Amino acid sequence: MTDEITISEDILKKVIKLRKSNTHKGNYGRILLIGGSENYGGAIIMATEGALNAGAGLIAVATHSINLTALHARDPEAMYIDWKDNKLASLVPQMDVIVCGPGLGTGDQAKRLLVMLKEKITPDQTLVLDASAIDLISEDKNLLPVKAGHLIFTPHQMEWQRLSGIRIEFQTDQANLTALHHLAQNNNATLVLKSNHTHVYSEYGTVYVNRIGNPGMATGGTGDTLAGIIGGFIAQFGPNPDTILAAVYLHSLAGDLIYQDHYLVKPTQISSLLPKLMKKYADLN
Ligand SMILES: NC(=O)C1=CN([C@@H]2O[C@H](COP(=O)(O)OP(=O)(O)OC[C@H]3O[C@@H](n4cnc5c(N)ncnc54)[C@H](OP(=O)(O)O)[C@@H]3O)[C@@H](O)[C@H]2O)[C@@H](O)CC1
Ligand SMILES: Nc1ncnc2c1ncn2[C@@H]1O[C@H](COP(=O)(O)OP(=O)(O)O)[C@@H](O)[C@H]1O
Ligand SMILES: [Mg+2]
Repeated sequence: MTDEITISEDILKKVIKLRKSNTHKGNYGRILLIGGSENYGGAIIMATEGALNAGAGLIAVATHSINLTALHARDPEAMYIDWKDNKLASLVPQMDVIVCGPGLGTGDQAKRLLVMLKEKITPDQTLVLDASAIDLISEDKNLLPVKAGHLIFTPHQMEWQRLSGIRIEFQTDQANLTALHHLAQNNNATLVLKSNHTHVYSEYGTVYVNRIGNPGMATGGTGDTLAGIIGGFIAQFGPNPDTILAAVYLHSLAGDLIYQDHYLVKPTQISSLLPKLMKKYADLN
């Protein structure tokens, strides 16, 4: 049996740094979020709120044009580009991190976006693949953007079943690691397999488990928010395993604090709490 390492609060102090005075937004990373079809605009907005509140320096969102007003009404800090705009392809190489998938859908436009990403992404970039992006790659493995320097998959158990072919009841650590290795080939890849106890698998064979979080978080959009937080953390703190673990832990910690006196946890509440929580851990440095 593979050993599991429990993610602990220490990871937050280790990863979240006090900001230095002589810095600017460019020092905290450029992130592009791609998703939000006509029906799923909320998903990309929640991912954007995750990235923004986690501290990403500059945020761009490529989505269906129907989502523009809602996006800017919620988050005027985010830049917008129509996902059908040809200029999107030239924006991709300028980014540190790309999050693709929340509310993306699986239609032809979504496929075209993955093909474009596959072509344009470079080895100095991190790509977070979530939700529909994972489903599309499950249908056609050729869509996987293999040139990315670091690939982070953030499926829930059914999305992982679709991608790996491993049925939920057979998703053991060993089987998941083997599948990740097979999938990633020569890429640096991490699997964040979401559940009530999310597991994080590094391709080097280490397995981490997040034992906090609560059923109040079983609300549509909680995973979209996590994808944004992971992206926002990578943008600021770099693409290393600790960064991902800290993002997973902080997301659940915020959920637990809200759950103390709320029956359910709205994903947007998690995002709202992040800057205050991050300040607390940065001050411990
Ligand atoms: N506001 C918005 O715009 C939102 C938009 N969203 C967007 O919707 C798109 C579709 O994504 P999706 O996750 O909703 O659907 P899908 O991939 O079919 O998964 C559901 C199926 O899997 C099963 N299941 C088994 N285990 C599971 C587990 N641990 N966690 C979860 N499910 C589990 C589950 O079983 P059941 O519920 O039937 O028991 C069911 O059969 C995607 O683009 C996403 O970003 C959402 O983010 C929500 C907010
Ligand atoms: N019972 C639970 N206990 C702890 N965390 C949960 C629970 N249910 C859901 N979550 C968390 O909520 C998120 C759900 O992700 P996902 O299914 O992708 O949601 P969505 O696509 O609706 O945003 C994951 O981070 C998962 O760990
Ligand atoms: Mg999801």
